[in-house]
Amino acid sequence: MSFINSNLDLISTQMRLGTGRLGDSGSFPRLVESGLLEKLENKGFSLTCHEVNTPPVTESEIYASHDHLKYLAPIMEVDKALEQEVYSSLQKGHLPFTIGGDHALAIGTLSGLLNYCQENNEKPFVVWFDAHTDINTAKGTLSGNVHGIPLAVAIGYDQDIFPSFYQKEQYLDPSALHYVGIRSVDDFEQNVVEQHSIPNHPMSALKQLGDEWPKVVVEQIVTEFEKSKATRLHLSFDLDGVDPSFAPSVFTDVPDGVPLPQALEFVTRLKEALPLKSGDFVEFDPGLDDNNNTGLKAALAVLDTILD
Ligand SMILES: NC(=[NH2+])NCCC[C@H](N)C(=O)O
Repeated sequence: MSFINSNLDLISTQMRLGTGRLGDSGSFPRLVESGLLEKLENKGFSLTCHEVNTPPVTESEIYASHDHLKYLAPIMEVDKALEQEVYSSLQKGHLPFTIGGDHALAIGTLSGLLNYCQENNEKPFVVWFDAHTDINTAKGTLSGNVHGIPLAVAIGYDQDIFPSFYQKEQYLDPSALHYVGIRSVDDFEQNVVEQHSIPNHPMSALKQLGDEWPKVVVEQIVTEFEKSKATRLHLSFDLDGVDPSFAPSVFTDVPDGVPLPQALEFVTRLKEALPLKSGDFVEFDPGLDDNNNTGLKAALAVLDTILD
């Protein structure tokens, strides 16, 4: 409890349209069934739950709203609602935390955060823990899956497609963004990351640093946070950043990831260094879990550490 606002707004969406799949991920109900809410209440959080439903969609709508981005209109509808939830939670001085669903939800959550910051003369710093950089654009993406584009939208690309997000063209400063755990980057994305010099600790760099990496990376994040004159930390935690042996239940798993204990140590150190003001937890799909519920256990451990 010591590093976090006790007024917690738990926002949930089960949307997985961003992965190109229909239907709900069932993630939030599975976490609730496993005692998530009781656990948070026992820690002393004053908890409010806000659910954003995915509109009914059929397969025939896949390219109805864009010729390459899949299910764009319903995703935007969900993101617009998430934007509002995050914004109004921040207005109340609460901690908004969004549980997905896939990473396309970050289009809405980051825009809620940026709109709030713009109005209140604040500046966000985003830590993106993930196997993927998620910085494709509508033209750059090979898959057409919207969960691969949220950061491009947040730094100002594709505004013709997302005109109603990001009031007054207030975008995320690429130097106030830090990747951790990356190991799957498309060529197009590599160019964007280089062009904007986005701070990055990919998996290869973590391995080079060895067991000390959580400490070293957090120190660097703190330096960048201060240098960029940021005022609030947002953590976007994609479960696929964790190695699939600990977290098999994700949509786009990539081998050779961050061992779960190191991921938890990183989160703990990050929160000790900088107060967490908002966040997302994404890409957990219980339907893909093994018989031992390995992924569910990892998801609960991550949430227990972030929300502590
Ligand atoms: N949030 C995620 N799991 N993103 C995976 C993205 C994979 C790939 N780069 C794409 O754009 O399709």
